[in-house]
Amino acid sequence: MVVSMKERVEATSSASNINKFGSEESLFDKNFKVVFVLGGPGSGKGTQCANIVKHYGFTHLSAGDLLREEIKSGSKSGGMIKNLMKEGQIVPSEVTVKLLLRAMLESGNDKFLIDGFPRNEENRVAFENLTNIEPEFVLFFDCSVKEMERRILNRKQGRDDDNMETIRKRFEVFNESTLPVIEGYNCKGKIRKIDADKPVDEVFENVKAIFSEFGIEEVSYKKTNIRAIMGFERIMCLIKWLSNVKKIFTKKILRYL
Ligand SMILES: Nc1ncnc2c1ncn2[C@@H]1O[C@H](COP(=O)(O)OP(=O)(O)O)[C@@H](O)[C@H]1O
Ligand SMILES: Nc1ccn([C@H]2C[C@H](O)[C@@H](COP(=O)(O)OP(=O)(O)O)O2)c(=O)n1
Repeated sequence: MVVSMKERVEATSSASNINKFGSEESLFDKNFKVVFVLGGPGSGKGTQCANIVKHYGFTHLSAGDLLREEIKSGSKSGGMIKNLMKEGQIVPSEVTVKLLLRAMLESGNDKFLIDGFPRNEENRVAFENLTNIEPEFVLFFDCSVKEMERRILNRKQGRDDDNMETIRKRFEVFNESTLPVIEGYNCKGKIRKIDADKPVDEVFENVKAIFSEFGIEEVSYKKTNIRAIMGFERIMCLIKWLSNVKKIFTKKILRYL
C-alpha cells in the first residue's frame, strides 16, 4: 500500500488511529536516519544536541520540549501531560510518539536526533511498531547524580519540574524505566556511552568521534543551519511566496509601461 505524506500525518493525528496501517507496515521511508539521545535529567542532552544540529544537519526533536509545547497549545491532553511532568512521571507513549512522528514528517529532513526518548520500554515498542525504524546508534550521556542535580538547579528555565522534590522522582524514574532501555540497546551493540561530567567542549569532542565512527560527516555551517532551523517545507513555501511577490510586482510595473 502506498501511503501519502498527508495520510501519514493524519494517521498520527489521533491516538486511536495510530495503527491504522497495521504494525507490519512502516509509515516511514526506510532511509530515515535516527539517533536516540539518552541520559539522566540535566546530563546535557539538549546542550549537545544543539551542537550536533550545527555540525551535522540533524533535526533535533526533544520529546520533553514537544510535550511542553503541547501543554502551552491548550490541547485536550495538556492538563494530563502537565500533571505527569510535574510528578516526574512518563507521559503515555501514544501522546509522545504522535508528537514525534508529526514533527518528523513536518520537518522535511531525513536525519533526526530524538532527545529524551525512548524513556521506557513502552516508548521504544510504540515507536518501533509504528515506524519500523531502528536507531543508527544511541548516545548515552552518563553523568553523576551530584553533577546533574547541580546543573538542573542552576538551569533556571522556569520549569515546573526543576525543583528538588521532582528532581528526585525523575532520577528514580530514570533508574527504573530508562536504564533498562539503555541496557537493551547495549545488548544490541547500539549504545555509545559518553562521560558527561566533563566540560561541554570535551563532551562534544567525544560526540564527534562517535559520529565519525558511523561515517557521518560534518556539513557546511550555513547549509546545516538554514535547513535545521527552517525545515525543507518552509524553505519551499518561502520560495513560492517570493515568486508570487515577484509576479505581482512585474504585473504592477508592466501596467505603468
Ligand atoms: N558539560 C556540561 N558542563 C557544565 N554544564 C553543562 C554541561 N552540559 C550542559 N550543561 C548545563 O547544564 C544544564 C542542563 O543541561 P541540558 O542540556 O538542559 O540537559 P538535559 O537536556 O539533559 O536535561 C544547562 O543549564 C546546561 O547549560
Ligand atoms: N519520552 C518522554 C520524554 C519526556 N517526558 C516527560 C517526563 C520528563 O520528566 C519530562 C522532561 O523531560 P526532558 O527530556 O525535557 O528533561 P530532562 O531530561 O528530564 O531534564 O518530560 C516523557 O514523559 N516522555
